[in-house]
Amino acid sequence: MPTPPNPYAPNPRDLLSNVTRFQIIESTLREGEQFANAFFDTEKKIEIAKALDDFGVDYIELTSPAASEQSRSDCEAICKLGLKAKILTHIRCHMDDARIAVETGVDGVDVVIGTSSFLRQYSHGKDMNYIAQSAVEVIEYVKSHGIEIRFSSEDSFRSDLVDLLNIYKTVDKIGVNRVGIADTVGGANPRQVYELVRTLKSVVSCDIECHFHNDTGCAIANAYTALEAGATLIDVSVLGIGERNGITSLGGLMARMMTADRDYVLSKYKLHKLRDLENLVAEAVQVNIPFNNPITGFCAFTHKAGIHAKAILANPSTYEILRPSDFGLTRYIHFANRLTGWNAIKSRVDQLNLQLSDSQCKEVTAKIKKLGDVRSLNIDDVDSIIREYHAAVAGPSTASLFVDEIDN
Ligand SMILES: CC(=O)SCCNC(=O)CCNC(=O)[C@H](O)C(C)(C)COP(=O)(O)OP(=O)(O)OC[C@H]1O[C@@H](n2cnc3c(N)ncnc32)[C@H](O)[C@@H]1OP(=O)(O)O
Ligand SMILES: O=C(O)CCC(=O)C(=O)O
Ligand SMILES: [Zn+2]
Repeated sequence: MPTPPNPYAPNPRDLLSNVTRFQIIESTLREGEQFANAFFDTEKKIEIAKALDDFGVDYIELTSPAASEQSRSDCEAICKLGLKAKILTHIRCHMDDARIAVETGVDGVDVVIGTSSFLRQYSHGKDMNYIAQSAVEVIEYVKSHGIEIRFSSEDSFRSDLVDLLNIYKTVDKIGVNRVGIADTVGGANPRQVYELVRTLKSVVSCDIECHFHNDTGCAIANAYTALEAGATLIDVSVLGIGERNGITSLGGLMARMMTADRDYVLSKYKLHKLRDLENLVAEAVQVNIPFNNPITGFCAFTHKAGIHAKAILANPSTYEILRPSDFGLTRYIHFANRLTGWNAIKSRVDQLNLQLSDSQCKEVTAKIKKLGDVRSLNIDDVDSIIREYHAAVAGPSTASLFVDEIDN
C-alpha cells in the first residue's frame, strides 16, 4: 500500500511559513541558568556547550557577562572553544552591559528590554522614548564592533501594539540582524502568536526570533505557530529549563518539527544525542526527566492497551507519529497488565521461543487477565503463566495437535 501523504506537513500554499527552515537559539546556558535549581560551574558550562554544538544547534546563548565576574570569564572561555554554533550573550538595553558584552568575543548580542506597562512601571521605569533612544545607542555600538545584534521586547504580548511596532521599525531601519518577541509570562496562545508575528513580519525586513514561556502549557505550540507565521528562530533550552517552569524545550520542539519536516530536522540535528544531552542537563540541575517528556519520557514509546499493541505489531505507524529509531530509541510493548490482548501475548510467546496455537494464546491471555484483575503484574508473572500453561499443554499430545492444525 502506498504511504499516505503527511497531514502534519506544512501547507505549501502557506507562503509565510518557515517551518521547513527554522533555526534554534539554545538558551540552556542563559534562560536555563535562571532555573531555580541551576548552578553550572565553568567545566559544566563547557561540557553543555560542546554537547549542544555537537547536537547541531545554530546558536548558543549565554548569561550576561554583567551578571558576575565568573559569568563574564565563562562567556569568554566558551567563545574560545571554536564551536560551530554561533555564541551569543544576552544583555539589558544599557551601554554598560553592551560594553562588557562586546569584549567577550561573542558572535552576537541579544538585547532585551521590557515594553509592557507592567515592566515599564515596575522593572526599569523607562518610557518608550527612552527605550527607543537607548536601543539605538546600544545597537549602533554593538554593530560598530562587527557582531550580530538582536533587539527584543520583553513581555511583548502585554505591550501596546503601536509601541511595539514603532520600536521594531526603528531598530529594523538601523540594521539589526533580528528582532525578538517574548511571551515572558507564558500567557499567550497560538492564535495571538500567529497574529503578532504576522503583523510584525509586515513591518520589519529582518529575521524574527521568538521566546515562549510555558506557564500555561503553550510553549511548544506557540513556537510552531510562530514559525508558521513567519518567524525563523526559536529560543529553547534542554528540558525547557528556565525561570519558573521554563520555556519551549529542545526535545519538545524537535518532536513537533519532526512531524512537519523530518528530512530537514534529520539533516541538521543529531537526534540520537538528545537523550544524553537531556541526561547531562537533568543531572546538572538535579531533576528527573519527566515521564511524559516528548521523545525521552520513559514511556514515550511504550504501548499498553491490547488494541494498540496489536496494531503496533502489524505497523508501528498506527499509533506512533515519531519513530523511536530516529532518536536511537526502541519501542516497547507493555503486555504485563489486564488491558493486554492475545496478539501481544502471542508475540511474547514467540519471543520466549515457545509454540502455542492462536486459541492457546487466547486461553493463556485469559489467565493473565485474571491475575491482572487481582494485582499489578510484572514480566516475570506473565512469563511464568505462559511457561506453566505451555508445560501443561506440551507433550506428545500437543505435538500432534500442532501437526493436526497444520494438516487442517
Ligand atoms: C525576562 C528575562 O529573563 S530578562 C534576563 C534576566 N537576566 C538577568 O537578570 C541576568 C542576571 N541578572 C543579574 O545578574 C543582575 O540582575 C544584573 C547584574 C543584571 C543587575 O543587577 P543590579 O544592578 O543589582 O539590579 P537588580 O537586579 O536589582 O535590578 C535590575 C536593574 O536592571 C534594570 N533593568 C531591568 N531590565 C532592564 C533592561 N532590559 N534594560 C535596561 N535596564 C534594565 C532595572 O531598572 C534595575 O536597575 P536599577 O536598580 O538601577 O533600577
Ligand atoms: O530576550 C528575549 O527575547 C527574552 C527574554 C526572556 O527571557 C523573557 O522575556 O522571558
Ligand atoms: Zn525567558
